[in-house]
Amino acid sequence: MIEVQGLEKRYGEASYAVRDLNLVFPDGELTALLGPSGCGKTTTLRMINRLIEPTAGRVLLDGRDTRDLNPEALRRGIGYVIQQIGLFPHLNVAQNVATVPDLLGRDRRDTARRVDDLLALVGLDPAVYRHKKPAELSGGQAQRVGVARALAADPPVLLMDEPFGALDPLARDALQDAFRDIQRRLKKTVVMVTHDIDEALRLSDRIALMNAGRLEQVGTADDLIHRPASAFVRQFLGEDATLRQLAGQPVAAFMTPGPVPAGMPCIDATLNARSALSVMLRDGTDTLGVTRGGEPVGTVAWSALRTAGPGSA
Ligand SMILES: Nc1ncnc2c1ncn2[C@@H]1O[C@H](COP(=O)(O)OP(=O)(O)OP(=O)(O)O)[C@@H](O)[C@H]1O
Repeated sequence: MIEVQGLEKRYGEASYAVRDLNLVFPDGELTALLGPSGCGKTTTLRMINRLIEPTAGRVLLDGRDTRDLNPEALRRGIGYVIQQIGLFPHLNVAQNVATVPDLLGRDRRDTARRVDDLLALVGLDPAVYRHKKPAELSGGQAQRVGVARALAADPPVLLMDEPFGALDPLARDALQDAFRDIQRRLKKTVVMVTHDIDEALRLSDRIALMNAGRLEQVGTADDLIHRPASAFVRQFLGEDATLRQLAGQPVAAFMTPGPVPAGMPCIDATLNARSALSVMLRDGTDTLGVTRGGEPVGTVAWSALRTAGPGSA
């Protein structure tokens, strides 16, 4: 179990990235740290593995204050997955996955077997991918290797920072599904930073919603949606009904047929409209091109998706 007590990170005199945060991350559960950009999610995550040192408060790992542990040893015992996973370019996939077990002096043959098991677990055929170099992988495949690497030393705790954020919607859906299955089997204690409500709803057991460095509410998705503790929570999750509705309809239903301006990010017409919303949020754009079979067929606007709210579609 991870417990943070009175956790604070202050930059300068009065600039708080995280303020008086009290939270428990139960064993075997996936807790999403959710909230708008800049609310302190990443800072919180990085204080757990001491990549950032708190200015006040403490982090307990199974009851032990992490300040009493050697930071490198602490980090070796905690899996860490970030958005753009940094694989070692000169090592092949198997060597990348085996990095931490090798560092820990684990038996080579056991590790080789484990690497193959993990590659299969994340959906990469070991016979095909074991010897590939990172440059030969797609973004989604590299991210899968990153997840396998984080699991390689079998850490009880996994910290993930927007682990699927850089992927296109199809690859993201696939890897989220794979990860959900993995988590069901392995039951790690996972803390996952995301600003994507959809991702939090899909993957987490509990959601901790942050705002301006503070915790607004922690609970199940159902708690936050139906029993919001504040106006902020209600507002942040208020789009939920809309989002669910969007998930059931293809992008094509909201499309304006016509040309697609050069350079505009595109989405396939057969994907669901919620994916379009996610891409807009990720890319900070309010209009996407729509393609069918790779051919541009129209555009979809944020405003069109917004009108899909309850009672208006
Ligand atoms: N090294 C730093 N010096 C000063 N301020 C910082 C520093 N690192 C982060 N901050 C500030 O702390 C706040 C929280 O940052 P943090 O990265 O934790 O947010 P976040 O919720 O993860 O945001 P995002 O979703 O955009 O990644 C932000 O306002 C940020 O500008």
